[in-house]
Amino acid sequence: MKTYDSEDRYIKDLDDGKREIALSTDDIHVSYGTHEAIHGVSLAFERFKITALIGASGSGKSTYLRSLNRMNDNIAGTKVTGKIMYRGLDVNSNEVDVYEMRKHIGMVFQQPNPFAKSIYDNITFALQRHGEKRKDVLDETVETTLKQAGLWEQVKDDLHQSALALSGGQAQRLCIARAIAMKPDILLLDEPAAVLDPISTATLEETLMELKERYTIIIVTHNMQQAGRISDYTAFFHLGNALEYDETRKIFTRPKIQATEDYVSGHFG
Ligand SMILES: Nc1ncnc2c1ncn2[C@@H]1O[C@H](COP(=O)(O)OP(=O)(O)OP(=O)(O)O)[C@@H](O)[C@H]1O
Repeated sequence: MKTYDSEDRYIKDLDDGKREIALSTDDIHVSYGTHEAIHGVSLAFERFKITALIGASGSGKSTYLRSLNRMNDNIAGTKVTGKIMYRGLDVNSNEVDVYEMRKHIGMVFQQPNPFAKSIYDNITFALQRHGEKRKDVLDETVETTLKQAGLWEQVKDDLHQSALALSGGQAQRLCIARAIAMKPDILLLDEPAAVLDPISTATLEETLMELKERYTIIIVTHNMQQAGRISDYTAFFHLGNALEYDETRKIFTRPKIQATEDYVSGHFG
């Protein structure tokens, strides 16, 4: 593999007072045991925009994404240092109630993972656990979130059927509906279209474009066309560093770093 100088980087400073920042990280390092996978990543994410994280396999995109709502806490031996600022709070501090924080910073995974429950119960499960019992509120949440996720028309007559009977694309949109039922500010998506066919992927992309009116979205994708189509900003990861971060159209037309240019043009490695 060609080597690139990790000191050679361009990170656009979005936190310059001109934009509303939903979330930012300052010098994030993540280690699995003695192996450091992320070497100090500082990025700011603009509110109501889609930011794509791109880079070769193993470059650290998922590790970084998972740190944003402390999902790495679930992996034994993982250490995360640095600040993750959300509404003036450091998400990475010990004082944060992780369960509460994840209501604001939700996540959708690569593999759709509906619970073995009805469509209705998948969406209302967490709300009910948080004490919501009013049937009208639960019904309304189911309808609104399924509409926002672009699934309502297909399932409105089957709400009490098992979610396990849904297709992969439908199940992934159900997982998005389930994530937004908690009314998060930020949605983290880890390659949500990886197991979907092209038609389901196109539908999912339309859904994300609509969702960004209400949510700040950070998405890991291997699909360059997808990053180009849906994202406003793109961060290019290489060997655990964010080497370039800029508006997507600049990353794809006039990248400032050679590694980015090689990656987006398919001449990488
Ligand atoms: N649970 C884990 N335990 C130990 N090492 C891990 C773990 N998850 C990831 N890593 C290591 O961290 C580094 C970054 O991996 P990560 O999955 O974040 O990269 P990625 O860019 O998301 O890759 P991909 O595109 O293949 O998903 C790799 O060296 C990987 O082997």
